[in-house]
Amino acid sequence: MMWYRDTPFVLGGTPQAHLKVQDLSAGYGAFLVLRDLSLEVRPGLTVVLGPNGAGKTTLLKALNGLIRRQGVVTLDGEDLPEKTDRIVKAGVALVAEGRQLFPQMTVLENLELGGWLCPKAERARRLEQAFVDFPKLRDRAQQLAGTMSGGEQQMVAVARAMMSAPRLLMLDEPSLGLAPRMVDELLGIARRIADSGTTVLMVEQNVKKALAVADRGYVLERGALVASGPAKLLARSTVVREAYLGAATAPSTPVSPTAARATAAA
Ligand SMILES: Nc1ncnc2c1ncn2[C@@H]1O[C@H](COP(=O)(O)OP(=O)(O)OP(=O)(O)O)[C@@H](O)[C@H]1O
Repeated sequence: MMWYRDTPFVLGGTPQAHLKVQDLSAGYGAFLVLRDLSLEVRPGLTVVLGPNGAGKTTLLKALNGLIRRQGVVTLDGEDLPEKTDRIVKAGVALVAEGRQLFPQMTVLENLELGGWLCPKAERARRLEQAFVDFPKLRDRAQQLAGTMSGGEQQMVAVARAMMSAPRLLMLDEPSLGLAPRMVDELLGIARRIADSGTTVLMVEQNVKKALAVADRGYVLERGALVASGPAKLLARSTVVREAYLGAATAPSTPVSPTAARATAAA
């Protein structure tokens, strides 16, 4: 049942967030993973694709203050703070790989933690909204988070992030390790959140499904962008079809990496 399609997300704030990243470099100690990376996350759903070790998680860590970064990052024209707590206060939420729930706490307690910054009455209102947006979680409110399935835990992690009413939500591989039906459900939720006004930046390895729900995409390889553009165009581009979608059956769009990059600004 595609329940998430019938329920509105109203937690996202307005106006819709727009993140600009210019010449971003970041890494671990002396090991630079990202070099002079520039990209834009506009209102809607932007996906960053790429193989293992490409630097996708490193990008999200750098944008969320979990590792140091160089370069210019602005959120709606204002410099994005460098420290995590200030980034959260600026309206950015991250669902990290591995979900990072508190397994010995109930679903309800995990969700409440997501709204810790807001007054009690507002927290109660957001909680009620979370149960409207994620009705499966209302039935499981008293279940220990650690006893839920992988997909359910991912849902709790997304719902918890939405409890902070973010303007920009970042998702690190939400489909990782999930069964195909759950992947569809989670990616559908990401799409729904974007449609409701929260800008979404999603990192994914599931290229085909991610491009099917995204508005725009970037392909990252060894710390550098190799292609970018509108999701529909990227999905048909030679670079994505050859490297990520296997031999093509449908006619390809002869988009060179450079041309695809140019279309990103369109
Ligand atoms: N804490 C760390 N210390 C040192 N090197 C790291 C650390 N975390 C990641 N790396 C290295 O940085 C590079 C990029 O890793 P990253 O996790 O960003 O890739 P990814 O694209 O997210 O891959 P995956 O899809 O496998 O998660 C890899 O070479 C990885 O080994």
